[in-house]
Amino acid sequence: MVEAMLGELTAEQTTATDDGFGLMISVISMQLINSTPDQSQAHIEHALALLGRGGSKDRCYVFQFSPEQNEMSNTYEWVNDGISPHKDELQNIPAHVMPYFFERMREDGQIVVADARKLPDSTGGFRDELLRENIRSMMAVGMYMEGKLIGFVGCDLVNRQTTWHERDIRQMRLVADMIANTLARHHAEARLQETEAQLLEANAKLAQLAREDSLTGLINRRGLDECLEHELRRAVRAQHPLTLIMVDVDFFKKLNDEHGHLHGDEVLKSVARILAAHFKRTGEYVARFGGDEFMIVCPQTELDELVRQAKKVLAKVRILKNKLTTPVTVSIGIASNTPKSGVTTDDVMRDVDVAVYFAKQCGRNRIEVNPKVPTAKQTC
Ligand SMILES: Nc1nc2c(ncn2[C@@H]2O[C@H](COP(=O)(O)OP(=O)(O)OP(=O)(O)O)[C@@H](O)[C@H]2O)c(=O)[nH]1
Repeated sequence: MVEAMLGELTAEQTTATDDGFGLMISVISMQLINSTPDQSQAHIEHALALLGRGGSKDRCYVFQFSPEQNEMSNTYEWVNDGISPHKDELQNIPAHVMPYFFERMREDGQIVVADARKLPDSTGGFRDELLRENIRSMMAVGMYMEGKLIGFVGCDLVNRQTTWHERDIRQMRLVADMIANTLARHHAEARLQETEAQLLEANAKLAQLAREDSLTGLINRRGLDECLEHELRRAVRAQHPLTLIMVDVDFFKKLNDEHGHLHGDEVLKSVARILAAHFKRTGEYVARFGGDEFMIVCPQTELDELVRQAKKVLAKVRILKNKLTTPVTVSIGIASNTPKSGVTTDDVMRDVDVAVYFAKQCGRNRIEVNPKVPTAKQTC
């Protein structure tokens, strides 16, 4: 509606009368205030087009400075019919090419040129650039974000000149402020999104660290509890078997006492690596249960296959390369069941604990699978 009214005004009326200019500002501000980052290109270019057509200009543009203010790039441009665009070639222009322009913009926040041919020699590269582009008259006013100069909005007249009035500069400043606010808002939104993404990443990392054993890199007891709970519920629902394997290093206290805690740590890391290499099917979890005990959760894998893998682990641990004269050994308990509704994680843990207990009782360095009678004396 407002834009339709604006369309009925002549170019002259748009900027030469307060009503015309007011209409134009309403259209520009409505679009810019509501623009999302992906609409900003189109909306800023539209604002430049209204500004340019309204004032019968040849070219209107936005330049943005680099954060250090030592370069500028043409980021948005509108050109009138028959006028060549320059945006693509005006990228990353270093300050030292046009020291006069950068200095005036920083000091005064605006540059107004009525006739480029009359600029003094001291304007150097700036004057040369205007003449190269056949720009006779130009005007630019600074854009600010939190008090800092971030660029400028400007316009050119090609091969013709004008006398700029205070009113022209005021109008240009108003548009520059609106574009600067839009850019500032999008900048703030982008920063917020970046911070949110960093926060999410940090939280994910923290959650991972909270579930990770720092010595071995395996899932820790907390992580094990979570995944066991999850797998138990799934096994009950689907009525498929759930197997737990517990691996306990034999005489680990003695190993620590005789060879030192650090060497003990190295042995734990080696055992962890062996377990991770043998139980890596989808859905299998290897965890450090605590101290010298490890637990593996295996939903659905065939028991025979798991026993085969456990035997390989026994053999691999025995030939661990370490400085001990006596080999390291582990005892392994396996408990495999299709859990009924009401079975708890404590129940399944108890079963595997019994299995490893029997493995220890029967001489260590061995595997016990589903020992039948936990309370009765086990025959090895
Ligand atoms: N090096 C090292 N030792 C640990 C760590 N956590 C627990 N331990 C030690 O592991 C040892 C476990 O000893 P026990 O539970 O008596 O078991 P064991 O000596 O292996 O005896 P069996 O299990 O009966 O063969 C204890 O001496 C703990 O101090 C660790 O992170 N690093």
